[in-house]
Amino acid sequence: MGNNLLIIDHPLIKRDLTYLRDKNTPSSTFRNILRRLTSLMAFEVTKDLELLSREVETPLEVTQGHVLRDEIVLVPILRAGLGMVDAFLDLIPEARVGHIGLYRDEETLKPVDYYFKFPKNLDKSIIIILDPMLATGGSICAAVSYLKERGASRIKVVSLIAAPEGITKLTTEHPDVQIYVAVLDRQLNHKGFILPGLGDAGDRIFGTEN
Ligand SMILES: O=P(O)(O)OC[C@H]1O[C@H](OP(=O)(O)OP(=O)(O)O)[C@H](O)[C@@H]1O
Ligand SMILES: O=c1cc[nH]c(=O)[nH]1
Ligand SMILES: [Mg+2]
Repeated sequence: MGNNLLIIDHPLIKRDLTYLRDKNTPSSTFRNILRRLTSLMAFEVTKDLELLSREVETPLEVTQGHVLRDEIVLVPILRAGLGMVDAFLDLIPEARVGHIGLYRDEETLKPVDYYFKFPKNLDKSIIIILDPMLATGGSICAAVSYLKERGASRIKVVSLIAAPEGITKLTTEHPDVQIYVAVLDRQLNHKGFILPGLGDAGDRIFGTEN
């Protein structure tokens, strides 16, 4: 696997992933844990953000402080990526949020797009794509291509669970993208679901499973 893939290894992340995998975890708990786990990942994902110096006046004297140099645009892939947005906004409240609506066709497993809404100046921003599942990689690759067509060049992808097939596709098609995952799972099943995985992330978050 390329060196633009970082598997974030942390005991609290491993503990939280176990709750998310558990089929008996209800949606209310699933959402809270997804948010907490995303916060743990966000700390690592934002580690290389550049700073600008800014003077700040404490009650005692003037000293050097910092502001973030670059604008940040969070891009959740609907629906499941929505479950990761608030954790990033807690840490980067000044970030703007673009949305990409995609779902996988159940037969072909190809992504079908239905919604796009973005802030301006993608070319000057650091883009952080959020989607808990990187399975075949079709959805995230489509999102990256779409963003690049609109000028984005500095792109990070944050997923909880990735399949080897999806990582291979993403690193081959977009070797410049930095990828952060909590775990690399074993394989996809014949329906394109990650094994062992956690099931359909959107359904688990929003309670829409049959
Ligand atoms: O890597 P891929 O093979 O493209 O699969 C991953 C995609 O599948 C899920 O979305 P889904 O299609 O279930 O849509 P939903 O979030 O609306 O349920 C998931 O949230 C990813 O977007
Ligand atoms: O296992 C999977 C694969 C794709 N999308 C999901 O939500 N889960
Ligand atoms: Mg789904």
